[in-house]
Amino acid sequence: MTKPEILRLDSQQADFKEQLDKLLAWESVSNKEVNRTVEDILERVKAEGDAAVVEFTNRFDRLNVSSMQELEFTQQDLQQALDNLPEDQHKALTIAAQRVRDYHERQKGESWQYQEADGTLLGQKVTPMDKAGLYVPGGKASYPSSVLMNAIPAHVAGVEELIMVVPTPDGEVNQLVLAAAALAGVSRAFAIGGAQAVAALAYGTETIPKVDKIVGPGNIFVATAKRAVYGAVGIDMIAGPSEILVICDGQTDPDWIAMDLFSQAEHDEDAQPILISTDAAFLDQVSASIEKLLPTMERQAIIGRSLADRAALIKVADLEEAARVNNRIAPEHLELSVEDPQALLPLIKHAGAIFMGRYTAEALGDYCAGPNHVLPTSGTARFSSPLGVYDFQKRSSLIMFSEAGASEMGKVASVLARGESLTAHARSAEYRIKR
Ligand SMILES: NC(=O)c1ccc[n+]([C@@H]2O[C@H](COP(=O)([O-])OP(=O)(O)OC[C@H]3O[C@@H](n4cnc5c(N)ncnc54)[C@H](O)[C@@H]3O)[C@@H](O)[C@H]2O)c1
Ligand SMILES: N[C@H](CO)Cc1c[nH]c[nH+]1
Ligand SMILES: [Zn+2]
Repeated sequence: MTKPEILRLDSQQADFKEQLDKLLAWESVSNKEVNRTVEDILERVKAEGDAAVVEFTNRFDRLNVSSMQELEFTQQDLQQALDNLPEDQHKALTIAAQRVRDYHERQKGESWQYQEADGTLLGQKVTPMDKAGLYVPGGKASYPSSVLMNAIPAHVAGVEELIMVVPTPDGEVNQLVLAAAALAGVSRAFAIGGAQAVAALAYGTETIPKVDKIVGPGNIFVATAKRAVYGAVGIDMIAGPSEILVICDGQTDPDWIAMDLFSQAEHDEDAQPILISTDAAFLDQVSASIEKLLPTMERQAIIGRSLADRAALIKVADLEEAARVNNRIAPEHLELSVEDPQALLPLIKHAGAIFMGRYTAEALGDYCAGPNHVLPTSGTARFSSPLGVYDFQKRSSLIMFSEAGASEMGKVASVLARGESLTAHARSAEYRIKR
């Protein structure tokens, strides 16, 4: 392919803010057509159930099945895949799963209670959701790692039923995905994807159970569908096309940085790789590395499109300004490829995951560092967090008044209730005031 023209920006240029806003706009990937397609799929699945899921799966994943039953994997399929895995893959999967479990065990929220002097008890009870829907992407690549990242925190939280969906375009089933599902204790797994899978989990069909919450990453159709079904079902976040922002002081090998940018660009034409540096000559060096390395990449067509349409190389005055630009972007992944990442860290406010130091390739976080790789995209790291055990747990408040406490607080509630003209509230509280 021809060399991609990558957008070059300088924070000193007059229209820098406008150019940056344009680069980051969600609309640039989720256009009206995507929204219309997704709306249509959601409506059809809601109304027609299995039949619509089968029809869309045949159309978008190029299958030829006649019933939902043909699209369900059995527990035997999953276990067999795990049993037959080549030794190196079995070992890598097990190490990754253990590290992800160790990290997530630390996130477990616990119930608590405390008692006031008059015997009144207050607290919080933590309970897992009953059923979680796990979206595992599978359109342009296979994601066994996403099976672990979705299922392990759900398991740690204590969710009983894990319903996994994963598309199998052209009927190609990835054995590592099935093996990961067995290892992580998935309850049921279906070979469906896209907006139709999200709709099936959100509304339920004859075969697919309606879940309490849908989690997991996906392309723009998946992310748009999750956003649209929110309310009928819970969702974790918008975890759409991958993003990487690298802040570099110009001292890292430019080939390393080029490959780090490629690592996220190769997910999707819609993926967004951005490099910020204080050194204009370094941006040129990375540009040269990109030109040199791109022809060697298996997925150069996808990487090339992502670089041409969604990437930028940005020159800033200093690292403080780099941090400010990062906070405006709020990327999914941030690499601090600088001499002293700890010194820069206090200035970083928004990023899904922060990879610190020249040796910390973002790719390690994708597989086996331990923290979750399901992360907020499109600037939603301003208010969303990585997928975690907390996504599968919810909290109920506990309130148990003693006789004395009910009397004291009854007086307070009575005044406030009468201030709101809610007489039944006031009288309900007043009955319990000691005379
Ligand atoms: N943010 C995160 O945490 C994170 C993690 C891993 C992957 N990702 C992202 O997940 C995405 C995976 O994408 P993918 O495509 O490989 O798999 P996917 O499973 O997300 O999407 C494939 C499905 O999209 C649907 N689809 C494709 N083209 C369509 C069309 N024209 N109309 C209607 N539906 C259509 C099909 O149903 C297909 O089954 C990538 O964007 C990747 O960057 C994000
Ligand atoms: N980088 C992806 C999250 O955006 C996760 C992933 C899985 N496999 C490879 N990468
Ligand atoms: Zn990745």
